[in-house]
Amino acid sequence: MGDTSAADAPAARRFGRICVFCGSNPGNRAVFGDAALDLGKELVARGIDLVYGGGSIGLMGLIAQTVLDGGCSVLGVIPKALMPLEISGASVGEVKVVSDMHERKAEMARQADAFIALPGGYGTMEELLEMITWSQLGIHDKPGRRKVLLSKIAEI
Ligand SMILES: C/C(=C\CNc1ncnc2c1ncn2[C@@H]1O[C@H](COP(=O)(O)O)[C@@H](O)[C@H]1O)CO
Repeated sequence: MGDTSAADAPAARRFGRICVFCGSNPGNRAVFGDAALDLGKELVARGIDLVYGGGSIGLMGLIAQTVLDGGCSVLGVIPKALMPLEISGASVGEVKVVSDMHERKAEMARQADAFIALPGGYGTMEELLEMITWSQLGIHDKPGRRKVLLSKIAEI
């Protein structure tokens, strides 16, 4: 994955916007931040926009800033009550404020064509598992269920 910009993206895209779940902390190993940076650059290289939890901190902030800096659009979805906890300083990209955690996940799922989870804590695991179970129940048919790498997710 090299340095690329949205201008290099192919015209036909299978996924217009991907939802990324990841930690609200940076984690205790550089590899977690590296993964967020790499994924952000890969989305940009493919011209794929991002929907995420709306925070400016931790891995969430890192991937959002990378995608925005690369020229793709970033939509953050965050409950009002979490804004003081997860947005430090300026927000990244467009922020949609919702009323609660359930509405946040529903809106993220509505806006996304597929889901990816990066390393994270309990919140990331909860979000990922909910999307997997929604897929199992047929609430959505978006990719993510069979291509999810769970290893290392609980390490930070
Ligand atoms: C549905 C409710 C609580 C269940 N817990 C969570 N549900 C959804 N999202 C959550 C929950 N707890 C934290 N989060 C968010 O995950 C993101 C990453 O968190 P991590 O712990 O650093 O991995 C972060 O944006 C959290 O807000 C309430 O009724």
